[in-house]
Amino acid sequence: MKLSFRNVHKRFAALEVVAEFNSEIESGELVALVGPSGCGKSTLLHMAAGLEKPSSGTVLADDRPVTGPHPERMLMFQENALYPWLTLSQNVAMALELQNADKQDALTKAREWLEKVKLKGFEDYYPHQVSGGMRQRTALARAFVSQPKALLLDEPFGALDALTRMTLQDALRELILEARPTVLLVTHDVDEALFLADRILVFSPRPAIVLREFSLSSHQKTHDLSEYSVMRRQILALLGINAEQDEFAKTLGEVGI
Ligand SMILES: Nc1ncnc2c1ncn2[C@@H]1O[C@H](COP(=O)(O)OP(=O)(O)OP(=O)(O)O)[C@@H](O)[C@H]1O
Repeated sequence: MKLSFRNVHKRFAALEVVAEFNSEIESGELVALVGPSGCGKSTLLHMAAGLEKPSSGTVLADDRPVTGPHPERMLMFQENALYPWLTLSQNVAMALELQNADKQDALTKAREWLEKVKLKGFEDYYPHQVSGGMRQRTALARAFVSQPKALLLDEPFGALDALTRMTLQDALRELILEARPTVLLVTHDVDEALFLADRILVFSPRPAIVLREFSLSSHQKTHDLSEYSVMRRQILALLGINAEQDEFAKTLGEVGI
């Protein structure tokens, strides 16, 4: 699914959030939105999801105006928001049942997608019986099970520790390679953007404008992102972050300080 933002402008009362946004997200492309907190990234996702309307301009999905939410455009948040009273497979199946799928077929598909995110054997566990990473794997399975044409991911792994986040990024990449949805990814993690994205848009503080766009080669990436070190520094500089300080903060995070 192609997503198009044409002269999109958004304000909430007196608050100008998006100044002017123009972008074409091609079918099957993964575009990461990176920018300071509160600049309007989630608002852009919400407009693509049909949860918010632009104040002016248009958002198109396959050249048709987005007028409201649709299961073809699936939004996934940082908080996995699984239903605590349902098992992992019932949680995943729910996405299909909401689209009137047969209950038994939905459960069968749910189990298949749980296997793809390496949760075979945990299908009948409840969310509180598994780790945060496993809950977020379940949320990924739930996002993919109905095979949406566009996935709108809002800091999907923001609440996870660095190591778990990387394993989830691997899982997401595998699912994307298999299902090939169009993906808009909001993230604060520049390395996550470098690892997953075909293109990175770096935004200014609110009201959001695109400061610079980076295109990445689409060959198989690893978490060793040294070949992107120049791009990484440029992105951090645009965000006003000193690369050395960021390395220091990451090291502290990794040793759990
Ligand atoms: N429904 C709403 N009503 C009023 N103001 C809103 C609404 N949604 C977002 N805002 C405001 O718009 C601004 C941008 O919010 P948004 O969540 O899009 O930023 P963000 O870049 O995603 O931030 P973060 O990275 O911290 O999640 C914020 O000041 C927020 O308070």
